Amino acid sequence: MSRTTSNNSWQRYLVGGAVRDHLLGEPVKDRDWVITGATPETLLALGYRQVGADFPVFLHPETGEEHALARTERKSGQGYQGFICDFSPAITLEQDLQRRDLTINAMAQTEDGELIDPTGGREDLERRVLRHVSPAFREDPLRVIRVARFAALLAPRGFSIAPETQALMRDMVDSGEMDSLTPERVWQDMAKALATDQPSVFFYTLREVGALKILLPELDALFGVPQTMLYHPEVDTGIHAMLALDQAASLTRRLDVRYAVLCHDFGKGVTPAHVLPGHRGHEKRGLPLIDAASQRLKVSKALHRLACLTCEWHTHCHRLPDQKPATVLNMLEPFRPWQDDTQLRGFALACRADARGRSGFEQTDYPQADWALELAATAGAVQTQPLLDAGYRGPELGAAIRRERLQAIARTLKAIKARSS
Ligand SMILES: Nc1ncnc2c1ncn2[C@@H]1O[C@H](COP(=O)(O)OP(=O)(O)OP(=O)(O)O)[C@@H](O)[C@H]1O
Repeated sequence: MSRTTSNNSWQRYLVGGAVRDHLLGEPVKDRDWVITGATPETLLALGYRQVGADFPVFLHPETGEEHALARTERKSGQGYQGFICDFSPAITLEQDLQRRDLTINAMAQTEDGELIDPTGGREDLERRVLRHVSPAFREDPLRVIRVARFAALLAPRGFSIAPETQALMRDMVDSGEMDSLTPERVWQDMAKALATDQPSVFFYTLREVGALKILLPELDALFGVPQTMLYHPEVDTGIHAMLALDQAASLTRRLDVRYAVLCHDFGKGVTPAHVLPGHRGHEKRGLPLIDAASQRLKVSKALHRLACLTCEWHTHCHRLPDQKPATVLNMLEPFRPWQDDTQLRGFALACRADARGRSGFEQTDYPQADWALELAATAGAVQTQPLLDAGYRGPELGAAIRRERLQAIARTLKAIKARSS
């Protein structure tokens, strides 16, 4: 079968994730193409639009799909910086495929469906193996994170990392390569990993190769830290964090909730010895650690905020309805305006994931989530107008509203207790 797909002088091939996902029987999200035998001028003359300065990537004039000129890469410096790329029309498809990370990502397909697989990607797909393409793998430290991400993505299908790839990843970490990664690149892949069905595999993989203590030391510090057996039969705080994260993944696709669950127990990594294994005060101790991690990874303000609120208030939510009305109001205040309960629902989901992320509690009922919403609705129903009509103004008005809300919360807590006894 001919490999010529576009015209006599240049050819285009479907590459990477689209070929992999098609062979896996998965829906194909984006289609990326590689073009051989062309110059930027050829493509611009055909109406393609160039994007990106570093690598010549072009958007197809009709489909908008990304087309990249075939390229080779040679590394000339430390970390991700210092790549010298060659885009000459003489670069072959096979040369382009050789610079890719994993064999399962280094396959191409002609437009008439012929598979081009010089590195054995199809066989590795069948064997469920994530294997690096060549020793050049070590030139880009991001590949350590990418492999961990693919390990998480494909774990439900039984994929695992080839021992030689894992050894190479460990070697890259030991040589200090991870330090040169920019936060944007780390977070981009971490967010994609958090979106998988089993995100714990990503973090366990990073831990196994020594990268977790560099990328997310706040999480790494939880492993080996004991907690109370009565509430946590799994005992190890790091294992609990991973169980809770996978529970979050089974409850919701919301990235903010998954990130909040990932961070909710960071404070347990710095519990003073005399408080172990109870971790009293971990809720407050976790906040500066979440600040540090979120700033380092440059996560959005919205994600950071829900993570902090979950860290600070999750144990109070667990203890509902046995809480003082003032504590409940303090917990609910940051989630105002209560008319929009998106944030509060996110918090409630995170708390549910935390409660279920314990050995033997995976199916546990968590009525506290509904109670938190019910309590916010009652507090939010307090009307200001009658208080204004009664003559309250200024600080007195604020105090009167608070009093009414506390009374409403007290009544609701009583009703919840009566219902659930
Ligand atoms: N850092 C890298 N090192 C080597 N090859 C890479 C790297 N990043 C991307 N690639 C190659 O480019 C292709 C497209 O990358 P991309 O990040 O879009 O992932 P993908 O395989 O399409 O998966 P996804 O479905 O998650 O987007 C990959 O399949 C791989 O062949």
